[in-house]
Amino acid sequence: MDDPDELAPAVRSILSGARERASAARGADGDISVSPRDLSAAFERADAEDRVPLIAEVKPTSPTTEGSREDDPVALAEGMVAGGAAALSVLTEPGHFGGSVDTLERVRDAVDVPVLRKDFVVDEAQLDAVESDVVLLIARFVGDDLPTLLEAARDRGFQVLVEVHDREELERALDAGATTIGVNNRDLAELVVDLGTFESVAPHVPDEVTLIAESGIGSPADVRRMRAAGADALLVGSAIMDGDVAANTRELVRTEAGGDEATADGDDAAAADGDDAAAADDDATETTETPT
Ligand SMILES: O=C(O)c1ccccc1NCC(=O)[C@H](O)[C@H](O)COP(=O)(O)O
Repeated sequence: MDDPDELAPAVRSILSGARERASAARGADGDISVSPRDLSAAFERADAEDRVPLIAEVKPTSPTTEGSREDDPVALAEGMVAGGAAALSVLTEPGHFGGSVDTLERVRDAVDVPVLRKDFVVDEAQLDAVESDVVLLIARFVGDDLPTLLEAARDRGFQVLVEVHDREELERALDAGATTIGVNNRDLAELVVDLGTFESVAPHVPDEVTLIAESGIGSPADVRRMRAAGADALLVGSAIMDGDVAANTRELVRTEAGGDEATADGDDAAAADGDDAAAADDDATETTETPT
């Protein structure tokens, strides 16, 4: 891993919590074995149905969010699927994102789309905490252990999303044999998002890799921008969690759909409507927006 001083304090705290959970998990019962729902097939199905392939994230809170969303995560997840999400991401990090393995289990039981476990896995023992269809490995955090952890996850049946932030991490992900790669637009030092990050890394990703744009995607215009830069799919949390999750998801997945309601102008009008709906919803729930 790079110099930890280059990480935001919240990220250092997330990592130290992950290491504590890893050490508590070591020595527990045997390896988990997963029969995963196929993520690529879910993306292909979405494409075939004129839905932008989108992973909607159940993200109750985060270091860049004020307040937290207290609604039942299962109801939120079902709303995202109703809105057209091809897959879901569920935080299981408890200390900074309000996640839990119990939430992931409940969500996965309730929906039939693939579910990504969003956590900060730094040790093989963490892989056995809960079944999911996909696990996340963040290249920056696992360093030289990436090939070993990738293999350990695949041995258990997981599909693996390897997350990178720059070209050096991309090369390491490719060398390790990653076939699904996410480029995260949120930098880990300041936690600010810049969609230009994806645009700078994407041209160097081989065509055969499934490429996902992560973080900071909040509007149909952002969706179009990431798709134009080569995203096969998108991962969206905050913008969907802020307000009516089904409507927010629908607005983003319909960005490329044909017909009157989904022209570029139509989408932007819908976005404005969605903002109004979200604002109304915010009055009723304790949800606040992310600054980034
Ligand atoms: O979201 C955060 O505040 C955050 C802070 C520190 C480390 C990671 C963080 N987010 C993890 C993610 O990857 C996002 O939850 C995910 O990509 C969705 O991002 P967004 O659509 O911007 O909520």
